[in-house]
Amino acid sequence: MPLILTLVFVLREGQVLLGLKKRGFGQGLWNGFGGKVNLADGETIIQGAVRELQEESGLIGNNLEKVAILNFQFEKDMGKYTDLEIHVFKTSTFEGEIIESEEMLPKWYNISDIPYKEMWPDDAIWYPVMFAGKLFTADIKFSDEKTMISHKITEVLSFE
Ligand SMILES: COc1nc(N)nc2c1ncn2[C@H]1C[C@H](O)[C@@H](COP(=O)(O)OP(=O)(O)OP(=O)(O)O)O1
Repeated sequence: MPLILTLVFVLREGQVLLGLKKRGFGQGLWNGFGGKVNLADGETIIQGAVRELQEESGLIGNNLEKVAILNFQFEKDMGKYTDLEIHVFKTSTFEGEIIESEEMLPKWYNISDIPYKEMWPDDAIWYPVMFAGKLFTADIKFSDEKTMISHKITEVLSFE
């Protein structure tokens, strides 16, 4: 069974809110906001996405839209992170004030100026597909935490 995670992107005119991960998996990299879904407690994926966004950025996201499911495999044994299923959402409607959390330092970036060199290597592959408004699944393999060895993106019509 893969580990189920979320990733949320908050958008405003021509910009996306990213967070610099301050601890844990992906430390030192810019990313969307998200984390593990508490399935054992009965939390749904969308509930997990809303909760993690608020915990990590201070924002309450409304009308989250699912844009992708990313399936990751690491050849190296990464413990619980070896097989990941990441549910990616976007929203342009949100409430609250942005805060720096223990886990993330938030910052708005122009979509034309995303800091891909300071992000997971897969991001440069699929962010443009997301920003083009497509829905998709992706199968991505890493040999270790730094080296992506294959990727395949498949557009879908919906996630029903
Ligand atoms: C491998 O490539 C990845 N690319 C991208 N863009 N994002 C990734 C990748 N692998 C994981 N992620 C995302 C998915 C989640 O949003 C976070 C990891 O979440 P974390 O392990 O920090 O989960 P939490 O529940 O917040 O962790 P704590 O137990 O520390 O609260 O990275």
